[in-house]
Amino acid sequence: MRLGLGRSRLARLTSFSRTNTRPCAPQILPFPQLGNPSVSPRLQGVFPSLVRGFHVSGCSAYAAPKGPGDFPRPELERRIAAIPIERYRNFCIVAHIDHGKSTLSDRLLEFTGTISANGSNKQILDKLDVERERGITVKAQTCTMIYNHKGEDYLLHLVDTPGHVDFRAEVTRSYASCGGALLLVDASQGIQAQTVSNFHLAFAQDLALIPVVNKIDMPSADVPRVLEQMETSFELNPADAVLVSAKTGKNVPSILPAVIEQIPAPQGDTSKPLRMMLVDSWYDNFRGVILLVRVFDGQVKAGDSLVSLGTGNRYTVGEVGIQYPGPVPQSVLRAGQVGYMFFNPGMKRIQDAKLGDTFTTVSAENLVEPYPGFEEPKPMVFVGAFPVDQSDYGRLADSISQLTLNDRSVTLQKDFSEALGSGWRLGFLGSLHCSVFQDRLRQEHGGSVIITDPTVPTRVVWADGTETIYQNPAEFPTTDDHRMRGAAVYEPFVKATITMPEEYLGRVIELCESIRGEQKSLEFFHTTQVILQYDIPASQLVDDLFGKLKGATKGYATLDYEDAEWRRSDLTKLQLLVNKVPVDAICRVIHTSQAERLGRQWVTKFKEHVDRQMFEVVIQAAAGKKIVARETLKPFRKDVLAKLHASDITRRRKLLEKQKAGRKRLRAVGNVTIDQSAFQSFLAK
Ligand SMILES: Nc1nc2c(ncn2[C@@H]2O[C@H](COP(=O)(O)OP(=O)(O)OP(=O)(O)O)[C@@H](O)[C@H]2O)c(=O)[nH]1
Repeated sequence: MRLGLGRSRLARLTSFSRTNTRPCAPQILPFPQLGNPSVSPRLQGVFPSLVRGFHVSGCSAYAAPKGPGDFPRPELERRIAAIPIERYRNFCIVAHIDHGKSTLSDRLLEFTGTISANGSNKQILDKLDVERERGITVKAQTCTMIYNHKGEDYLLHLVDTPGHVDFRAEVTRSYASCGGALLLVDASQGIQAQTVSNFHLAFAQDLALIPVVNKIDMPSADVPRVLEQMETSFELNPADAVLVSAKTGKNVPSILPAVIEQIPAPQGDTSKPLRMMLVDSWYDNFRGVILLVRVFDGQVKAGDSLVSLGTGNRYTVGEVGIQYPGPVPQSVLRAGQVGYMFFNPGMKRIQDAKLGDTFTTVSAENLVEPYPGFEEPKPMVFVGAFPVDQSDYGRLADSISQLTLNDRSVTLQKDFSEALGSGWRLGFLGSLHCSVFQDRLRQEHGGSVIITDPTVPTRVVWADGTETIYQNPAEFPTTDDHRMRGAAVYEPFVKATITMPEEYLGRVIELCESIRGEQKSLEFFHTTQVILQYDIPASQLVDDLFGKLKGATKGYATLDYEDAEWRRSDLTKLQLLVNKVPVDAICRVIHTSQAERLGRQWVTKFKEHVDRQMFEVVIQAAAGKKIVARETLKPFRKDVLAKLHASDITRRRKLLEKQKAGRKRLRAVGNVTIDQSAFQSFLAK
């Protein structure tokens, strides 16, 4: 079903629809992993986290999954080969976070016999450990299914997309390989912020949309209200909607006939030269980079010589295959299909796999037009990461590079702090992306890593018209710096879309105004639901705006955002000083109006975590030359060693050894020695 939208609505919608390819997140290793013989090859393919190590042996190690309706590999290939492109359907699910995309995907895989329905395969497409723990999708997943409709086989390709705003790039890329989407809305919650923005992304890409109302089994489900919302907000006809419960499976089978009838088949010509787009990629320790590709024209098989039109690099295809739902090798991928491939020898660096890049055969290099490609995701949030004990630097370096290997959207730079020693400055696409990465780092390193508060970049346009973008607040010049004369300072803003029940409107407006938000629009969705648009400083967004919104609305608010613009702003660098010496790890570029409040918070909190010294310690917060807050730590009165008798050698030695171990963890700031745990506790939320 195509949308027939009026001119004014179209104008309003397209104003939303700027393609924002932000994040791609920690990625999965979707290959079956060998090494745990007690786990069946099927489960190894589906749950990589069940087993240690990576896929090591030949492709024959992973057979086609065994389940109801499963076929041995030659049979699967034969059935796929017999399906013409007119009977392909590539689709995804567009929804707000938690509205049930992954659950519905599982049901569809069960229904088509791609996986068994015995309850052991829950959340097949959420494969990343962190996704299971947090119950959210971070990385888009794909799966091919075969569905027999009215006696004919159809090749369906389902992409499960993340709902969270940080992972918008995943969503956009998924849409590029699809002809249509299921617009899924939770019957008890109705349309939420990400339903709106994901709808606009899908609409901008001209996807055919099938309205699906999920969770109709819930006592709080209000189906008529959701249908009315879909009609008023998106002009989707309630008569086209499919009402389902992904949890119980009720009515899920009606979705696939709708997919076949309403979503167009992909266009493509197998006889033309190969034209193939890179949609996603991830790193496998043994294969090198694995590519997820959408073949537009031609076909590709193992042994073909390919060229990347983006980088000019040439490769020989090692294997092609489909995700079913684990990787199943195929002898060929044809126009219209989405599948994986890797090269032999493998592509070594994930940076060489440019998402949106066009590949063709070497012989057709000059015949094929490249696709425009996707926008490079740009980091929005930065943190510093330092080992508590500098002797751990090597170990931490290894695991950071391992994590970034599979997540091209994390930017990485070496950093040095006088207070914290050597470490890194990491850039992320949003706060969730940042916290997912932090969790993974902490899981591996426990308490031995210090992570500084998230910050956003700042831009300075100097008097001579040149500009500098500062990602590290420690490098930002203070207001009394002579270079700042005649300079203009800018901070990034985001366009935030917030939905909430009307009763919380007052509180949400109050919150947005208090963080320098500027209201752009206010719209009533339905008699009780409100959608608000605010331009908000990005620094406030990373300062847990979502948490604050949830607090103000008893958890009912939803938030989505996209980059807006740089705005000129009255910013200052707030620094913590210990006995007049700046602690470079504790420094932020903030709006001048916040300096005093934050300064007071800092000095009070830092005082709690610093041990007393033999002399007085003065803790101050300074904005430029101005001291905005101060606390004093009184000196020790007693010398603990003085109590010991001179002959008490063992006790003395013990004390000295303890002191020596402690010293390893101490950093000197001026004449004051501060235990690393003080920074850690201070920086902990
Ligand atoms: N009662 C009920 N619960 C459901 C239904 N569908 C999904 N859920 C539950 O809703 C929660 C979220 O489901 P998911 O499938 O993880 O949602 P999602 O949209 O994939 O979430 P993200 O991946 O984070 O975007 C889970 O606890 C599901 O069990 C349903 O039809 N009825």
